[in-house]
Amino acid sequence: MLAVLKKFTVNIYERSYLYNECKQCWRVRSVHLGRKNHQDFRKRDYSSPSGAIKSLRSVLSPPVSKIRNIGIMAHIDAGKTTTTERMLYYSGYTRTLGDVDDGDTVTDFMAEERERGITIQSAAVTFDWNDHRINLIDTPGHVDFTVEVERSLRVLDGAVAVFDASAGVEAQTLTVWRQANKHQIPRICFLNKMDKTGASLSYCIDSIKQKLKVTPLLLQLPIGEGKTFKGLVDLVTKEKLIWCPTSDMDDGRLFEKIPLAEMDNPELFEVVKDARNSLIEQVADLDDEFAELVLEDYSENLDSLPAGKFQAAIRRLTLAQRAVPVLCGSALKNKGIQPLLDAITMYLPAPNECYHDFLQWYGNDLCALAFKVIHDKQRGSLVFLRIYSGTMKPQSAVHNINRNCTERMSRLLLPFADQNIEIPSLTEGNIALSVGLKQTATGDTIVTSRASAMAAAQRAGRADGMKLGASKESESLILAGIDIPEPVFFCTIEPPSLARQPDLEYALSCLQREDPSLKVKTDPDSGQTILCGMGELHIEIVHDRIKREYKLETYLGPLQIAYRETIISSASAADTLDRTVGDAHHLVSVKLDVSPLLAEATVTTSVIEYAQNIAELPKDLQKAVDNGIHTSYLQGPLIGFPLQNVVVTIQLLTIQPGTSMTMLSACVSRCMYKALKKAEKQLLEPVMKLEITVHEDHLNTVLGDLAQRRGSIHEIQSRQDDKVVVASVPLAEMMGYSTVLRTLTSGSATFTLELSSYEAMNPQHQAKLVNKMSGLP
Ligand SMILES: Nc1nc2c(ncn2[C@@H]2O[C@H](COP(=O)(O)OP(=O)(O)OP(=O)(O)O)[C@@H](O)[C@H]2O)c(=O)[nH]1
Repeated sequence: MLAVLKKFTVNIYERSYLYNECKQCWRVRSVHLGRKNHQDFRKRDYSSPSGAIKSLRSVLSPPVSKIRNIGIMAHIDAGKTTTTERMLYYSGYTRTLGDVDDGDTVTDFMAEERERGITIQSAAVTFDWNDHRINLIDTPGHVDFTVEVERSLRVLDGAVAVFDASAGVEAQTLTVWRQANKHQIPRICFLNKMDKTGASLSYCIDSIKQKLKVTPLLLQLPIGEGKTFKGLVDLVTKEKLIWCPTSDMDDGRLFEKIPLAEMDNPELFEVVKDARNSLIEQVADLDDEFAELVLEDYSENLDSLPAGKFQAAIRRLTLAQRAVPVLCGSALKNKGIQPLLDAITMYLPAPNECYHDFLQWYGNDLCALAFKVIHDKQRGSLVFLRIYSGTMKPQSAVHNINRNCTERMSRLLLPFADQNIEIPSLTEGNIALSVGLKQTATGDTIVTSRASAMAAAQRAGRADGMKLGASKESESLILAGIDIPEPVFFCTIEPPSLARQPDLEYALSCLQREDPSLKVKTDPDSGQTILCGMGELHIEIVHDRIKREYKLETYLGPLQIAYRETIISSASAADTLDRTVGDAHHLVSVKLDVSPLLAEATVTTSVIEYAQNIAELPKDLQKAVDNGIHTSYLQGPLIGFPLQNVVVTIQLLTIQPGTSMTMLSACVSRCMYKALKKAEKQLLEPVMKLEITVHEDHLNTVLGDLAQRRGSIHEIQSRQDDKVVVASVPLAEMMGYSTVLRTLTSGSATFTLELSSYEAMNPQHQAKLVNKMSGLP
């Protein structure tokens, strides 16, 4: 039997290899596979036998309805890597079954790549399953990297949450689950490690209900739990799936799929019947169309309910996020992965089933989002792109809206299994890996050309004209990128010697393209390089990566908070610069006023006005004045933090011919500093929006702690047994908060922190900080 199967499988791949050369391959291949289904094979082989790896020439652009862009979310050690390895193997594109414990997984292959120059892991892997293209997108789990998590959630259409069946819902899964809720991503759950002693289906289902607050739809029952786990019963199709190791193969490719018969196992038959009936009831309660169908046609005989109709109803509920299908298996013991892949194609959405508001502005033009940039020492920047509309081709120019530049893409690759495959074009819904884009950074929007960006902006403008009436806002509508929060922490970074400064600058520029939340600037006084990041951990990781990937030992200064300064009263100043440098005589006189900008919004760029008599300033002079003011804006008069909401009015400006523009800028800057010194000054501190989800037993402890941190509680919402505390707290009080919260709540609470606004510090805190920064007691 096995020999027949092997022969048959080789035939399929030989045939598909040939058919894939022609355009109709998908149709022909599915017809061919369809024939396979009609034959009475009791054992099914879902992949190529060892040695007969699928031809990579069979890689094509599938229709958009056949694409699934999914992520795998899991708590550490739940089995994400092992599950991914099995998926790649059964899909027939990897030859060997990698094992995390033996260190030979595709991820380890990436580690080899790292040696050759790739510095971080791939952001996506692609493979085919049942005529579907699956793009598996990496979902980093750590909340400290909001932008990292956002960038992957942004391009996912669906997700699989992997659980350790002996542990149920764990902390990290809970956190990412909440983020996926925010992005409204349909999900399925996979209870892994069913072979483990202590694995419990009922415990997992209860924990999903209680902790994730969703309705689980249990689609399978395990046959055996723990050491006796050997297969599954599919409650939708009433089939028994038994994985049967043979003497020459124990890789889980072969399994029996047979209709469950009462006479074979009356006890199991009864259990399955009950579980299936409750599943039908559950689905009917949530889906009216299904309820009608069951009541009208199958109420007398639920057994005859067609699997297709049942699956369609489960799909509707999954897409509407009214329920979550639950499957089980053991990735390590090679059981349950093929049905999981079937479920991904069956229940999770295709790209064209997900709504993206910005797509209406593009029509059939190219619109793609760069969601990850990795730096490869040999090939330069590799940019992962999610194509939302249109077609992408290698050797073509594309326009980057965020950077307002046109770049040339030299090669277009598909990150297929563990290889990158060169492809002639890719269409909407796909994930592409591009080579040659030198300026594109994570979060940038790529379109066909500048003209197509303008056309999209106009379309957006026309539609908004009714709503917003502002072209600026309509322009921002077409930037489909990721919102980058303002960095709130900073510290100095120094290379081991001055000679290595260019290496540090190179490393930082590469890292910035990968991670848009990292900002780098130079201190105007000391000339030191300053790193600005999202959190303590963020800066630590950047430091570590510079050492590991760029072989550069750097020194970090103490971590500081990014304060801002403003003024609350107006002031005037006048200044004259009279200097002779070489043969040139420079003479400038300036008089200006500074005053608080009375605007509701925060304005961090310089606002400059000119008195009527100097309104018609030549362009080069105006530019020099702007530069001078901008320089002062970056360094406030109190403790040198940038200014916000300050307006400058130039009252008088006299320049002797021959005076250089640099001298003009310097004089304006000095004069503005004088005026700012005279005005009444105010320090502003970053105040964060804090959201803590905590069990009600720990609520009072958490609230008590927040009170000591100058926190203001805005709202406490109830979510079953949990409470969600919405508060605002100055960032200065939040250093090391994750450790404190873990201790206060025995690790059961989670929190998110984002910048809410910059607010005035009270006089005591301001005085204390100014003294501290000036080195006074
Ligand atoms: N018993 C059992 N162990 C498993 C199973 N799947 C994975 N493991 C083991 O669990 C450990 C973690 O597996 P990984 O696949 O690395 O899990 P992960 O979620 O990718 O882990 P991180 O990358 O560290 O987050 C390894 O020792 C695996 O061998 C399973 O189905 N059953």
